[in-house]
Amino acid sequence: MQKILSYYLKPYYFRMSIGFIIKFVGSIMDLCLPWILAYMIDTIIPIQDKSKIYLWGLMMIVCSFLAVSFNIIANRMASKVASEATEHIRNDLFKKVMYLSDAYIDTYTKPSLMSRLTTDTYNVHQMIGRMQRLGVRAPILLIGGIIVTLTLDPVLACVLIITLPFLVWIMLKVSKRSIPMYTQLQQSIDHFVRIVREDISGIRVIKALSKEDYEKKRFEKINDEVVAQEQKAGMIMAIIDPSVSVIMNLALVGVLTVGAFRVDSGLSEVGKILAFMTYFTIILNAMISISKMFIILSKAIASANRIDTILALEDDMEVIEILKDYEDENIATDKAVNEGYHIVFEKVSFAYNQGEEEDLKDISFYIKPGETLGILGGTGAGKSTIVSLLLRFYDVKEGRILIDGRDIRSIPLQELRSKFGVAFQNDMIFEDTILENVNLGRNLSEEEIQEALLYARAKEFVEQKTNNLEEALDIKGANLSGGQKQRILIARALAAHPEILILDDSSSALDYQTDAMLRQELSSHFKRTTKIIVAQRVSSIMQADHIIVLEEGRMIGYGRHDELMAQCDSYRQISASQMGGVA
Ligand SMILES: Nc1ncnc2c1ncn2[C@@H]1O[C@H](COP(=O)(O)OP(=O)(O)OP(=O)(O)O)[C@@H](O)[C@H]1O
Repeated sequence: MQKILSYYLKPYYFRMSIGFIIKFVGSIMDLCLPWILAYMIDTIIPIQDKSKIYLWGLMMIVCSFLAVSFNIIANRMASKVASEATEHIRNDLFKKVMYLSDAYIDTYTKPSLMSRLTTDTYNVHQMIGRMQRLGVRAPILLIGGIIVTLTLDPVLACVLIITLPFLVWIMLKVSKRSIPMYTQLQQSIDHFVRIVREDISGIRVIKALSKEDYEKKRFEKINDEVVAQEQKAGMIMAIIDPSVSVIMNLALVGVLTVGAFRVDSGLSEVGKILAFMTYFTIILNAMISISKMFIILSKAIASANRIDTILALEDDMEVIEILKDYEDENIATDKAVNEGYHIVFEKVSFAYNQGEEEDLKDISFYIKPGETLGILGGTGAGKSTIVSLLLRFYDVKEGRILIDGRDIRSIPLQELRSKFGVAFQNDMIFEDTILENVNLGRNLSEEEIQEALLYARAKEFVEQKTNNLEEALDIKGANLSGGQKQRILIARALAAHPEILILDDSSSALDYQTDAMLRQELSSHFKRTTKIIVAQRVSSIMQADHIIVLEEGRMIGYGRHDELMAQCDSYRQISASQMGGVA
């Protein structure tokens, strides 16, 4: 919490200091008003000097005006600082999340990262704003009020001061219990976000399977959990306000009783008692503001700690100076460089969950520039995992992956990923035009985009749209068919003529004829691009230069189509089941 605040508020210290001074002067003006009133009642009115009455009346108007305007100016400055500082926090957090490895994303989960970016940054924003507004004003009014009451009548002031330790004790006790509760509440909100996200994204399948009631119950359960956590924290927090009021009102009774005796015995005056009552209200309000700040502070501390956890994550995808033990052996590097291999997997093993059985085991293959690798295998065989490792979404557990003879862990991530054009199955279509969905911020020319749409066999249906390339797509491509979506995604992957093209099960939504035409386009127009095609259909990869057959994370076949037909039983069976006589 402290780290976040000191780091992100540092650039605003000067503006905050000016705001503090303005707020300070405004609050002092507020404190002057009852004092002037008491002075007028006890000193000016009894001597009936009209000019002095007008003068001090004017002083009261000037003080009120200054108090209001200084407060407005300081509040505006505080809001600006709060939103700008939060903007920086949000930007840094977003950047961090964008560059997080998939291993971290698996650990912290997407819903939790989303609520850290939204609810948690909102809580911190609230706190920065309130701290500058009430956090300055309330203590000034509290301390200033006590000082003025001490000068007015020290005995009465002591009656007030006696109550303060009780108030501070209550606030500290309550916030000590509430901070962990707000942390728990945020965790429940993460869970809530996950359920809502699943339900909204999966609304069609929920309807199709008539699972509305089941999902309603699931939603109600997590909603109840959030409400229960909120109420638990709220119950504790609810102690503060009434306790402050009760203690302060008891003090007021004490002040009035003692005051009455003192006026009666000539030790004090009526005007002072009246001023005391006003100061009392000011002090009471200041205490209530401080107690409210404790609520916001409790939430914000929990949130700031959650944000800090992400910001402080060590980069587990750092670029390393490869790799002592391999340098000694140097075998694959020589082979990769001397024989001009583009992509090399060398004895690669990987497990998503450490300690558990490997999801990929001992995978090796060598591909030259412009060649095509087909990856075939049943569901869960590890096809997409090979792609994730090549893109360095995760780091290998054993072995290594080379591109142009360089271990990918030694290539800066941006440089590495700029080599790829990738289309995943069910990849994201953004709520934007077709043009921007293909371009994706890469400043491609319209010709390049048209060409990519042509190769991906998407040009025809795009031209039928009223606005052509400027046609707006709904989020996740809700206004496109499955095949149309897939073609836009393939066009996106092809558009920049990448060095390496990955089509991860992305032709499965295409009909056989379109799939065949796409392969034709790839072999005619992407001769220099190295292609990796993950597929369930043998027909999609049978022309490939190399084919890997995967089963439960292991390579059970490697070769060309005819070699695999001769040597690999599984491949032959898959081929026969899909293509019958053709196989
Ligand atoms: N993020 C993850 N965390 C833990 N395990 C995972 C994760 N992603 C995949 N797995 C597991 O790794 C194995 C291989 O998954 P992978 O996605 O590579 O299979 P696939 O061959 O691409 O399957 P499909 O054709 O069904 O997409 C599976 O057993 C899967 O359960």
